[in-house]
Amino acid sequence: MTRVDLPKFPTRHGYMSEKIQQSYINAAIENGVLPPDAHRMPEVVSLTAPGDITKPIQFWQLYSVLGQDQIVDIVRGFYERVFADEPWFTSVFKWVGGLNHHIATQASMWIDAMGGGPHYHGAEFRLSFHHTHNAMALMNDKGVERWVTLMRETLDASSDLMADDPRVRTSINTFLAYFMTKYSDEFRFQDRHIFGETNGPLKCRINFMKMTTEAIEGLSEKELSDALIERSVDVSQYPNKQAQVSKALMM
Ligand code: HEM
Repeated sequence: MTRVDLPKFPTRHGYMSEKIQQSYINAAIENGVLPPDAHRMPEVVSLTAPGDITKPIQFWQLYSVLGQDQIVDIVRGFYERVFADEPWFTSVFKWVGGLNHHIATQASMWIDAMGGGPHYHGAEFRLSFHHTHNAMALMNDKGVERWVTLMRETLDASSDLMADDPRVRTSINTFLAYFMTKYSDEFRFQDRHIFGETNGPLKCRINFMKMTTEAIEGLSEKELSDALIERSVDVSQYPNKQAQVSKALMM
């Protein structure tokens, strides 16, 4: 198993991290991306990303891997693209403030949501207020398409800021997709979170001790043999499903 030493940066909940963690987990349980007991799984609720790189990074764990400077640099790359874009798009941002203003506010929100501590006071209320009052001219299919394109280009060009850990990009995609789905409902635009692959389903460790005989029998042959192998059982000694079920019942 390949491991990395984490956290690289000290983590803390922020003004918005706990609430969006809860609502993301609820939605992910419903979609089957996280198991039903995800709210109690340390590897999910922790602000530190799993050291085992076969486990996904939840977006509130990104700060533990990236720290402040790399997050700010990714956000800077995005706003440099925004400010170099066409006037119909750029002007809406310019009206609110300059490049550095936008880098600072957006980065403070990312850091807060990603486990870096309280940086984005006002949390989701503030976010919604700004989009409703100042960004409205762009909260439609045309504006969103441009926003998403510039963000995807930024992320594609930022791999050197992602700690050589392929889970980071997938987790950022998941973070952005979460907000996009929320906004598409709120502002009624087409949900186009085409940032790339998002976190896949988290495989949970099967615990035979907590399972009924029927539940163990209900596992697929692959699930059963994988779970036995994980517990160092030599499955060649138990060549059919019934033998493996009997072994599992003894564990
Ligand atoms: C759907 C496409 C989006 C568009 C067109 C858009 C547009 C804008 C604009 C024009 C502003 C400046 C308004 C202001 O600061 O008052 C803004 C601010 C902001 N946006 Fe978005 N945005 C989009 C998606 C997102 C997403 C997905 C996130 C979160 C990941 C986000 C986070 C923010 C933040 C944190 C601010 C700063 C608000 C503040 O000053 O507190 N936006 N957005």
